Amino acid sequence: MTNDICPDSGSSTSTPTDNELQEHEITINNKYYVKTKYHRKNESPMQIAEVLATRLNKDGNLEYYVHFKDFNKRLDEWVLEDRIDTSKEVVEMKLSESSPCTTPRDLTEFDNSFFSTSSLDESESLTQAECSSQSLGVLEKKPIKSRVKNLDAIWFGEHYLQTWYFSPYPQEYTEARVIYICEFCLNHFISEKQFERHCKKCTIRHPPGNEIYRDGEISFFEIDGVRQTTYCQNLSLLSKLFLDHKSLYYDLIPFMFYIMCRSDAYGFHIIGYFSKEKNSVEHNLACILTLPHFQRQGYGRLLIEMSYELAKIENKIGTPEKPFSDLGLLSYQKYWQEIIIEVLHRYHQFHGGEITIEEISEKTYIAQRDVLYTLHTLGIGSYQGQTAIRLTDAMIVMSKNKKRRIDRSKLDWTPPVFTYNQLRYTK
Ligand SMILES: CC(=O)SCCNC(=O)CCNC(=O)[C@H](O)C(C)(C)COP(=O)(O)OP(=O)(O)OC[C@H]1O[C@@H](n2cnc3c(N)ncnc32)[C@H](O)[C@@H]1OP(=O)(O)O
Repeated sequence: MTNDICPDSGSSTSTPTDNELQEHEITINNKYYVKTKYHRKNESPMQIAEVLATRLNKDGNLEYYVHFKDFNKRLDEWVLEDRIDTSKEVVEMKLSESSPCTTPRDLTEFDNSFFSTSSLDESESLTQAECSSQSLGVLEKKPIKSRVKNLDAIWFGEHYLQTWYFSPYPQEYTEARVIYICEFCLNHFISEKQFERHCKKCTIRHPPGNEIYRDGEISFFEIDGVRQTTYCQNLSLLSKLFLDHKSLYYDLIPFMFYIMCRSDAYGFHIIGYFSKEKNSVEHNLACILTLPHFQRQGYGRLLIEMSYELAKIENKIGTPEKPFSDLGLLSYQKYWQEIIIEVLHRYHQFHGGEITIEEISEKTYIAQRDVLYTLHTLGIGSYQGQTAIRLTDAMIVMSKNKKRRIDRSKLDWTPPVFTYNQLRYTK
């Protein structure tokens, strides 16, 4: 296995006793100034954070799991006491008094007020008893606190990936802190030995379901949440490690999954996927994920583009399901901007004159609300008494500068037809 960054897994951690805790003045649910690695340039590294849990690390030192105020939850971390300032009382400013810079970290570039990006409340997560993967498809939401990441990292094939969020893997797996996942069948294993034994036996080399697209090394497979239950359950557990919202992950029946893979001589390696509600009138995508080791390489854009290509074949103008995550919003914003600039530029070249929001929506299959939002982010304004947008050369270059594109001629897909109760599937 290759392992470029494989920090201490913390696998031999334990829960501190009350006596051990009493010696320290830091208490769970209280807020302190804690040193973060993620502060902005002109900001103090000491940021307000809430202590959510404690543990003893393998050296017997007490560690605290902290969530930094206004930071995305994926930046939560285990810290030693020396990063926590207990001498200073935490004073939280009311919103009106606070600095204008109140957006969560990692979402600093854009005004996010148009969409709600708030995560579902922690209470929407599941109890450990409910977490067996067998029961994922039929669970009802029940409240528990699951604000603390239950796995530190996963070995995914040959990649060591640090996790971002809680995912309801069964307790015996999360006790290990680091688990092993087969990148082809997505089954999970507690020990390296079990995993290696599995790899020798596992003959699966691509996701189950039909391959609906192939362009060079990139393929898409279509999978039905009803038919390929185990794979979809495993996919949901895996993706929850990097997705902090949406309860739909526990109910697979109403969804189709579109898995994007990169192929080599060994097989089809999953890059990411999006899910799509079978009978949604409004939504062309439910959830989207690029696995961390493939992020920022244009694959998220490719997934989004594929969701619109499917919508075009269905002849349905649609929108992705909200709320967005911060990264989801950034990715959609970039995609919409590129596509809309492209349309405006072409329209201006060939027709000149005016184009309505409705027309942009019809040409792009992007919902009118999303078109309007994007035009605002691009700086729609009043020019010589008319509502207009000024397309700069930089904007046009940006819209043409795509790393990857879907080649529609290579898409072999007809919209699936479902029976009324969506449990039976005919095509
Ligand atoms: C509807 C929903 O499901 S919302 C939930 C979205 N999913 C998640 O949040 C799960 C975790 N995140 C992810 O899986 C990924 O970050 C995704 C799917 C959102 C994006 O996937 P990626 O493969 O990284 O996207 P891609 O490389 O195509 O980037 C597209 C653009 O989004 C923006 N972007 C994406 N990630 C970032 C980032 N970390 N920081 C800043 N901008 C970013 C950039 O503008 C980028 O274009 P650029 O690289 O040319 O500047």
